[in-house]
Amino acid sequence: MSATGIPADLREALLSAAQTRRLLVASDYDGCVSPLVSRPEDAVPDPASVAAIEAAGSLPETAAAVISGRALSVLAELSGLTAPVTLVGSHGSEFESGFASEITDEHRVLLGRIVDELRSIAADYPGAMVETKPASAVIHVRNATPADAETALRRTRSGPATWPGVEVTEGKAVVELAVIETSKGHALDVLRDRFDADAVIYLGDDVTDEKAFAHLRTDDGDVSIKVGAGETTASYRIEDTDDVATVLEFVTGRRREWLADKA
Ligand SMILES: O=P(O)(O)OC[C@H]1O[C@H](O[C@H]2O[C@H](CO)[C@@H](O)[C@H](O)[C@H]2O)[C@H](O)[C@@H](O)[C@@H]1O
Repeated sequence: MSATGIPADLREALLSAAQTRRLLVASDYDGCVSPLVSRPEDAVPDPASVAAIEAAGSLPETAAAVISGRALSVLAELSGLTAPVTLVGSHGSEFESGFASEITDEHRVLLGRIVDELRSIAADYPGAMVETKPASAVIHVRNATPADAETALRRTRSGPATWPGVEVTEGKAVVELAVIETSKGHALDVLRDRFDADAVIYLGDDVTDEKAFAHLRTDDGDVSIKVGAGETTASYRIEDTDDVATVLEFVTGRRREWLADKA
């Protein structure tokens, strides 16, 4: 999609948001800034999206953020993004200043049990693997056969996912088990307040992004954009990570022009 190919209704919403006093531009990482790939450690960002996010974050009265399910340290390393762009990891619970809620010894013990159990499940299915994070663990089945993937996820859902204190997040060829509550919606609220944003634009492709969409005030100028297929409460939909770059470039460009005209 070229800039001129952005659907008229989305274009209008983006133009309006780009012309607000203080704007927050935020996006999910995997499936939005970075195309989905087989191995999580290979998820490199689209350079056009990175450039647009960095440019947005450098404009006056404009903030930019990436809110990801990744551990914050991994998100920083993979994306290469630094200040003025704000990074939030662990599905909205891990800020640069620390976790939104305390991780106790009890949480750590539970996380250890989860990791052991997920590794034991993954070991039975070639291609399945476990990703560990500070407050959660993820079983990945993208590289398992479809039958193995289904069985591994079923065992996860009926096993450790049911343990007391475990928070379950479904994702793309993954199930994630956390020991604290996570919410990208909460993260957006924090960033909106911190920056005193008048409008927020958020792009996301996964189930976890629905919590972010739910916190947007779309009747009041916020813009929620679902990337790719799947049920969503977002107001607009685009197809893929190329479209994400197009939207980010469009918003940044129009905002830059508007700020220059206003000066
Ligand atoms: O919130 P996000 O930034 O979208 O992170 C969600 C999860 O992304 C990663 O997994 C997904 O991307 C992988 C790489 O493309 C892919 O192999 C996997 O199947 C996807 O589910 C990441 O590994 C998870 O930790 C994130 O929670």
